[in-house]
Amino acid sequence: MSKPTTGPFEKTAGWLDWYEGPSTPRFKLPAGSVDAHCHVFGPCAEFPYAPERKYTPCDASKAQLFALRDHLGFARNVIVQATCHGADNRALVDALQSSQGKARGVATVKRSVTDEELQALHAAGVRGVRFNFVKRLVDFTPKDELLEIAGRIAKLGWHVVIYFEAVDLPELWDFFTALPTTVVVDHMGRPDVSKGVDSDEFALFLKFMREHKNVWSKVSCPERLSATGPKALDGEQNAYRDVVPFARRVVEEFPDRVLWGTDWPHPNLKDHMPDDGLLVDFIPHIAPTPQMQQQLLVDNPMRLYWPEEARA
Ligand SMILES: O=C(O)/C=C(\CC(=O)C(=O)O)C(=O)O
Repeated sequence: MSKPTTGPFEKTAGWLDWYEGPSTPRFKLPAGSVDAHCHVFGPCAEFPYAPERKYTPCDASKAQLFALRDHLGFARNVIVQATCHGADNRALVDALQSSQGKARGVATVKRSVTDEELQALHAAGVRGVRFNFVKRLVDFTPKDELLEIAGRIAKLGWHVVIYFEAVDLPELWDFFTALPTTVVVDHMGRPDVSKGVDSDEFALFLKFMREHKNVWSKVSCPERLSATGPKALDGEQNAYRDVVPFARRVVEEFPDRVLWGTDWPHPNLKDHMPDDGLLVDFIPHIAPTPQMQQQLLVDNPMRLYWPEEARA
């Protein structure tokens, strides 16, 4: 059944709704695992989508996110502000405040944000800001504005999450390497997997991580990156095989700087909506040992988002 969007909003034509009734993963997540990349959308009758948004999704509420967390076996979430809410972080903050300490957040802020507003976001559980360079998702923000924001949030101990596509890395390199915080890259900088894991493009991404020890990567979103599948549907245990060598390379070389997330509710997928249970079954293909799984799913996200609780 098609899921609603509420209020005066109409979903973007062709919008794919998140998968109803995901399977129970076969892979048993380590105790305390964190889904370190997911979103909430609305509900837009309560938290309207931003006028400047580039897409209008179906609603995906905090209650639905927390139900998925429990079903899949995660202990905690990191909720990332989605561009459909612009720099209005109310839906994110509401979800964080309802999570009983089980969620932390990554917000979007403008240069005009006040110190009091940053403090309030911190109190709610925000620990980072996201700078998005994917042109279909956001309008351009001048780099000096972003650097100013980065300098201010650095003082709070926050980090910067960056989202960009692989072809844009050379042009963004100087800006990224000037950031004064820990920097977390979404979805491995969106490699074009059809170019192969030994391409110059992916080599540049590995060099970026190798030469800058403050750079981390989410090894998430195979469903977005895959060109040849197979899709995480119908019990498929070997989904998105073409993405495995990329994510595995990053996990093996930088085991203490990787994070994983479902990306629920999977905004803007065009081809299919994955079964989130089968996405969890993708994890042991990219992090094959219990030690790597523990780092990817527990130790690393805890160090970044709940440092006060993290193991020494
Ligand atoms: O969910 C993601 O990470 C990816 C997105 C959406 C997005 O980033 C956003 O709306 O903020 C995408 O590629 O469309």
